[in-house]
Amino acid sequence: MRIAFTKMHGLGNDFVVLDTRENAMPAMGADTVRALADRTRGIGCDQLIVLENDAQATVRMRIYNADGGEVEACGNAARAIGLLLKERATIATAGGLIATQPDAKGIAVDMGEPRFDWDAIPLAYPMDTAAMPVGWDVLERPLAVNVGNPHVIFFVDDADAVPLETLGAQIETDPLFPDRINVNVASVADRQTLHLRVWERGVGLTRACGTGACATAVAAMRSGLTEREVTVHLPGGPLFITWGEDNRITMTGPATEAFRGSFDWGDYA
Ligand SMILES: N[C@@H](CCC[C@H](N)C(=O)O)C(=O)O
Repeated sequence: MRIAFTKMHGLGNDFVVLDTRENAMPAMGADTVRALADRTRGIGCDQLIVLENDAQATVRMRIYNADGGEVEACGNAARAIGLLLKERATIATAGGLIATQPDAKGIAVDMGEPRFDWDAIPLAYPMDTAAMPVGWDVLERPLAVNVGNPHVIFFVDDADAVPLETLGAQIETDPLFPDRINVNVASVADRQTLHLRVWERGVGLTRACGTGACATAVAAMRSGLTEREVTVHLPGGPLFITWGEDNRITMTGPATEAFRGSFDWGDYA
């Protein structure tokens, strides 16, 4: 059985997109996801995205990290699917309903409302998510925000100087985070500009993370470090984030279709 796919990315955070709305596909196990995402043996991607029909939304988006785990949200993939759908669209995800719209800067996504309660992150036990009394080596007193998926955010003088390859892996799997966590390290350049690197749960270091940019922007705004409209510079490029008076986050940025292809299901199942 041959399966068609579209390879897409948002600022270098890349996806294999499988559209099952018209052509059903066999159920996919974690081994199949890992094999497809593998950059040496498979097609290679940070996330595998499966599109399904949905009664309430234009489409349902299921998101699998490269390690095979299914997760709730992916900001860059939301823009990529917004590009595929072309018109204003709604996308149902495990993290909630989001909306996309073509925009002069690419695709704008209404990412919904952030959550700050310790058990909504979730954390293993109660604490103030605006100044968490914890630390790992040079990374201390983070904030935590759930924007559909869980994020911890550290503000540092120089995000590039942090050994995120080692600390990211350690923090992601710390027992404080029962669902594991995405680890964001950010520097504030001025009241409208952040620099961000992200260690993604289930993937590792990526060129960009849309939900990471949203969570970090909201954390900076909540701390009074920036205005409520910022540019977040990631290794793959900038994203524009606003946190409106209505408590909703909007993320705007580019998305790219790289190529289309197909694979034999039997090679990966
Ligand atoms: N790349 C994504 C986030 C993907 C999911 C994340 N790794 C998680 O486990 O929650 C983005 O652009 O938001």
